[in-house]
Amino acid sequence: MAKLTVEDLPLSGKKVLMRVDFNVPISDDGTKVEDDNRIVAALPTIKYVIEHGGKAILFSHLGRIKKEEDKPAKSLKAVAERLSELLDKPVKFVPVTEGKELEDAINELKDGEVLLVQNTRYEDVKDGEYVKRESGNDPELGKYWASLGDVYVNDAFGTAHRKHASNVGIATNMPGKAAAGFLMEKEIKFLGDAVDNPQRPFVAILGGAKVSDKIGVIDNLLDKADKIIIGGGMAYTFYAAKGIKTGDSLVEKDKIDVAKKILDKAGDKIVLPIDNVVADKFDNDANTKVVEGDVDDGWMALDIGPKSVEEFKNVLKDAKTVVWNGPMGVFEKPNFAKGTLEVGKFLGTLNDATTIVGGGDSTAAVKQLGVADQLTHISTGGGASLTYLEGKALPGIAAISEK
Ligand SMILES: Nc1ncnc2c1ncn2[C@@H]1O[C@H](COP(=O)(O)OP(=O)(O)OP(=O)(O)O)[C@@H](O)[C@H]1O
Ligand SMILES: O=C(O)[C@H](O)COP(=O)(O)O
Ligand SMILES: [Mg+2]
Repeated sequence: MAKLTVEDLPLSGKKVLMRVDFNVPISDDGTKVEDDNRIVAALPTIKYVIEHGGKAILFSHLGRIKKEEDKPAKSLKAVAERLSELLDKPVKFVPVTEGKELEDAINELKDGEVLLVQNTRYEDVKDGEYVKRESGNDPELGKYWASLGDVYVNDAFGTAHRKHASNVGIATNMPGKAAAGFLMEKEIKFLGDAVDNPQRPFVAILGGAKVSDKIGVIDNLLDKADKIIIGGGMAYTFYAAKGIKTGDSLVEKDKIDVAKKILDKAGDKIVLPIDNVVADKFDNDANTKVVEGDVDDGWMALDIGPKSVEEFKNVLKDAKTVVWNGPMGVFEKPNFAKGTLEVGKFLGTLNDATTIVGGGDSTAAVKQLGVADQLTHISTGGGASLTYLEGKALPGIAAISEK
């Protein structure tokens, strides 16, 4: 990278603002970190900063905040506790994102200490109104946060496809002092090597639940990948586009037209599930059955079925490069984890292929299911990897100062 890196910055005695991506899977009540991969991945840069005498002031988002009531379960407090265990030293936590309490906490920091600031997306809701100060990159917010430190390190690869105040906003307000961290460097190098000139056949697997976010990616991927497998929650908007019944499955109605256009352009490049495990409620203990095609009213597809698994394996068996984002089903519930497990296990057997899995939940899935070790690279970025794959600039990286 021709970008400034953390090794180029003066750190000793400095207030080092750091953007990390601690958007980790967390329990519904917000008290337990379910997967710490993204925290572990940021440790080398955090350690480097504190070992060189910097005061590490960490910023991250967690989940999405659209109303006041979303806040308590999306506090970063539990993340601070996990980080403290991993660093084996105290991590201070300040439960606000602006004002005197935050400023005092920063001013009290000693060299080599670590402070985690509350979820940056608390700024998205003020006095009950959805104002999107963080997610909308409010210029005043980026300027304010930048004023709190001496230098800035962005190690949040998973957030690099976003143009938010805590990544792009702070960086643009600290010209010449905004550097990339080690994780950012490592991810870009790895993805660049694997996908700029991919070994073919190149197969992308897309699943998960962020349909409206990621469906646009597929259009661009059609020009890059040889096949695109679509499973998980992403599949059923495509079912709707094909006139297949979807029952109560996850469907983004206002994206059905987009899905239709993609299918028209795709020819036989896109591979959809043939059968699904359907349930009568969103619950591990729901009644379930496997059905081909149509999903009747009163039922929802929560995993791909055995025929889909076979079909997907058939497409994957000759692949030389595979990039996977988004689980094939609701893997957090054991009765709907099989599709994700089978696809993951099969990727592990592809010894001649480069296999990359990206994303907060996808990474948690392959780790939980015990297949992570057989894959070539576990990326912290889901949406970020996909955007990179599309060949688009990542705003979080573009904003980092040039050397
Ligand atoms: N059929 C389905 N119906 C509803 N939800 C689903 C279905 N299949 C998968 N999911 C959900 O998708 C979620 C993960 O999707 P997501 O797009 O967030 O992936 P990710 O790997 O975390 O990527 P990113 O890092 O971009 O968030 C999981 O919580 C999973 O339960
Ligand atoms: O998990 C991710 O992809 C990143 O942390 C970004 O989160 P977002 O999709 O809520 O912006
Ligand atoms: Mg996710």
